[in-house]
Amino acid sequence: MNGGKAAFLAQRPVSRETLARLECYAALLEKWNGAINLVSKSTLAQLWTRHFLDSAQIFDLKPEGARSWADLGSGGGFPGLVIAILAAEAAPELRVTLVESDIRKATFLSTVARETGVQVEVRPERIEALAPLGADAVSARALAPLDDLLGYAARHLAPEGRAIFLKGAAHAQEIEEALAHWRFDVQKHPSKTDPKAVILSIGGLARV
Ligand SMILES: C[S@@+](CC[C@H](N)C(=O)[O-])C[C@H]1O[C@@H](n2cnc3c(N)ncnc32)[C@H](O)[C@@H]1O
Repeated sequence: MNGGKAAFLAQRPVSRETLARLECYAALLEKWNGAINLVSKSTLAQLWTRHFLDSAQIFDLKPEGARSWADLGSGGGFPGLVIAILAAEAAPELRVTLVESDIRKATFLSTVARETGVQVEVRPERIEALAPLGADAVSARALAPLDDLLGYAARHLAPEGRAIFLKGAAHAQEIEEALAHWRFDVQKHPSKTDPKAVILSIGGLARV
């Protein structure tokens, strides 16, 4: 299955070595997906655009100087495992932690990391129970409403860190609701994969 690889490469060129790692990841995901439903079957045909490109655009917003990154509720590895694969060459100083409480998915994440030769720490635990990670960047996709995500971010971000979240068409309302409990600065970036979606980069997070 090609899964939109040509479209991905047209928008986000990568080196030969990174491409080989993404191809290895894609093959493992297709193999495991029937058993543990890592991504919905309907999106597998656009794996490279719906999932790899969606995740790569998050890596491209890496805060300047970030050395640690925590992806929360990674599932099949989006965006965190793609971030780790891109960082292996583009930001080798970055330590990536993937938090995923489902043991089978966490096993998948560790398997891809091993097979692609990429360094990641997989934490098969609940985000709210895990000791604070103090990460320079925290990311999440399709995990929870923004108000809840900010609670997770507050637990795991370093004081000057930024949270980077993919959000859909309801993002403006989610920001409104979150402002009842949180103070923060937010930058909105258009998504390359969905005209209704945005990437929110949030800093200066504090409880109201
Ligand atoms: C809807 S999936 C999204 C997965 C991935 N981020 C993506 O966009 O494809 C949410 C994932 O978060 C995990 N998850 C949900 N709540 C969690 C929690 N409190 N702690 C750790 N993992 C959690 C679930 O097991 C699931 O794999």
